[in-house]
Amino acid sequence: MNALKPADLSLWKGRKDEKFGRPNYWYEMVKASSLEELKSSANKQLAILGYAVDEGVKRNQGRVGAIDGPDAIRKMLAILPNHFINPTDILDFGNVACVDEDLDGAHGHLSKSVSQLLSQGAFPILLGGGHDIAYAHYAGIRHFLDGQGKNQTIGIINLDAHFDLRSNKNGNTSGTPFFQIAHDCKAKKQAFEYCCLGIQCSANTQTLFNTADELGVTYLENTKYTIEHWGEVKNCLNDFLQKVDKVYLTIDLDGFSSAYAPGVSAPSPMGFSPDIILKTLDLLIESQKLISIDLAELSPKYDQDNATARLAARLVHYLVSR
Ligand SMILES: N=CN[C@@H](CCC(=O)O)C(=O)O
Ligand SMILES: [Mn+2]
Ligand SMILES: [Mn+2]
Repeated sequence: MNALKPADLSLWKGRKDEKFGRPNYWYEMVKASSLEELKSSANKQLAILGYAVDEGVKRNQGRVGAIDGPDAIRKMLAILPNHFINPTDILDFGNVACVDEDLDGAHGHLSKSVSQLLSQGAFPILLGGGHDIAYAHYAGIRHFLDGQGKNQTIGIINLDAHFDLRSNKNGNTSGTPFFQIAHDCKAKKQAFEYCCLGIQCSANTQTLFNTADELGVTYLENTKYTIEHWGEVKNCLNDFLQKVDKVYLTIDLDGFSSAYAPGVSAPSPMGFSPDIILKTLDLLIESQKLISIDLAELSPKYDQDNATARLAARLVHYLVSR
């Protein structure tokens, strides 16, 4: 089996409405592409790349199922209305797979792909897959920026119930990505700028809180990451944004309340709600520092009426429609 499976355009289908000059729905705009044929374009290029891997979740003793996440999100994106006025290329690059349980190999493919997408001026939208996607995604952005020769600082903004700062001394998993990034930053003498919003006291051990403190992580707990506390959230985000040149945004769907996102490995009854996320996205878009995004941990077999997949798709729609 190849580690990079080409786009399956049969996932992109929907209603057939009367045409009025531009595409009515996303499915009408999506083109299959490959890294080899990607060229810089005058049009805005949105690059969808799936990470159909739940080996990291399995290793982290979680409930597997995230392997089917990317295609479930594509199906829900396909049926959303198009509001672009200017021509936009939505390119689907298919899915990275994990062959023979080689998680590091899958990460290598993903990193290389991200770096190539960025070097052609595309905006990557990655669909997971376990949250170990974050390690590979960050590495791809880092590689691209290092290649530009400027010493640019990447700020990681993770919307999540979990720090995912577990030690990887027993191997890399979906619980270790930001620990791994911190380690790499230290080795390369680069700043580790990590902001985690939605952290739950009931979902992280004291060891994880200690690790976060030792690494200088900026975080807000779920009790503070609410629309009622927007003033504090905004200050926290603005302070963080000031320190960084580019922002890599990663959304772990298990950070949402399970009322909104039941289809994940580790559901959160006390998670955040979409209103605070939309405010956060508005602020990040305004900053003009967003370089790449991903959504992780969708596990369709635990979803209800595709609620979590629909939420993921609508977040992407919200982001790129602005
Ligand atoms: N990526 C998820 N990480 C969580 C999972 C927690 C759980 O499975 O309950 C973590 O390791 O803390
Ligand atoms: Mn999580
Ligand atoms: Mn996570």
